[in-house]
Amino acid sequence: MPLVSLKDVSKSYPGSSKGAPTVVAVDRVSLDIEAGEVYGVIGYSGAGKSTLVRLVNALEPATGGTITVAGEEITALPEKELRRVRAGIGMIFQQFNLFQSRTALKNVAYPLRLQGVAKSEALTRAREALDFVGLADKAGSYPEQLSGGQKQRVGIARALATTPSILLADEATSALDPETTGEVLEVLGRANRELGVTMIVITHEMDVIQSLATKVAVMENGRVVEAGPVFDVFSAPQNPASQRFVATVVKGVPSPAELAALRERHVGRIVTVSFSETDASQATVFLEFARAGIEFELVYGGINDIGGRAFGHLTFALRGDDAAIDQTLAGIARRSTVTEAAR
Ligand SMILES: Nc1ncnc2c1ncn2[C@@H]1O[C@H](COP(=O)(O)OP(=O)(O)OP(=O)(O)O)[C@@H](O)[C@H]1O
Repeated sequence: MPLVSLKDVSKSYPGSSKGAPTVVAVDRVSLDIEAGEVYGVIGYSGAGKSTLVRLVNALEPATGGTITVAGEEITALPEKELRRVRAGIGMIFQQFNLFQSRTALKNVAYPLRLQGVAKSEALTRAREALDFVGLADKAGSYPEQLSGGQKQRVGIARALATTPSILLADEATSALDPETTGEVLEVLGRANRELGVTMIVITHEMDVIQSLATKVAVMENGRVVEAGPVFDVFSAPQNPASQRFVATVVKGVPSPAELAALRERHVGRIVTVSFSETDASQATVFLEFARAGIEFELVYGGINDIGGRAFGHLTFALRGDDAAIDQTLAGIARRSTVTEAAR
């Protein structure tokens, strides 16, 4: 049984002014998240990602559908019961949301105190959580004395202190530089592996998905347009909306502006071949061009690695007999995806 299950879940908000149309932030979303998984949720700004997470957290009621957490249908529970459900769900935020006037230790102990844990025990558990995130020596520091990555690690310690089974992360690394992001991702990965915490991670950063997530859902206009194992969705997105989004985050796909520039700079046909590990090797493509007497130049490209599995996109400028190019591309297209830029 999935740990979190959404069935046809919707959330709409009334329009901002009288007569304004209703905003459908989440639109009939169905999604199952198994215990122990790290589920990434991606999509453009306004797609409904944060709203979806607030529904799982029961911070807001859904306007349609059912949400089940650990076998309990939370969409049917009264507010009093929801507090208990929320206690099993930790949350971390882009802006950390720490109390500036409290030390790291007191920040981490705070949710435990709210749950009625006695002060000395709360402080002991907070120390353990700070130790887990590698900040035992910063217990007495105030947030302003900490770096962004350290603040987020305090945020993670605070979320983990109450031993939640689920952790929700909303753009947890978006305010951090790449190196600090690495620190935070390491801690989150360890929390998943060592503590078995199931995670739902909202992000627009490829690195986060690549290093943490096992599955990913792509949202657009409130809908989940595609969901599945990270490698599948990133190497061969099926839905046009996810293709658009994925192209902006993976390496090697030229943007429309880059394609226009390539077209300016190179004569010949501009063709992108997208490989994944199951396809024939890239070398075969080079050989096939050569064998057909096609003049080729590699003009753009990149290889991505997800969990040790590679996929990539190589863009060529091709010159030669059009019929020979067509025939060769048709052969390549049987194994890999071939996209030709409009001439
Ligand atoms: N409390 C609210 N009242 C009215 N509209 C809302 C509310 N919260 C969200 N929305 C609207 O719902 C839609 C989805 O918003 P949401 O914040 O969930 O998207 P998102 O994918 O998380 O975007 P971002 O990455 O920018 O945070 C947007 O159109 C937003 O304006």
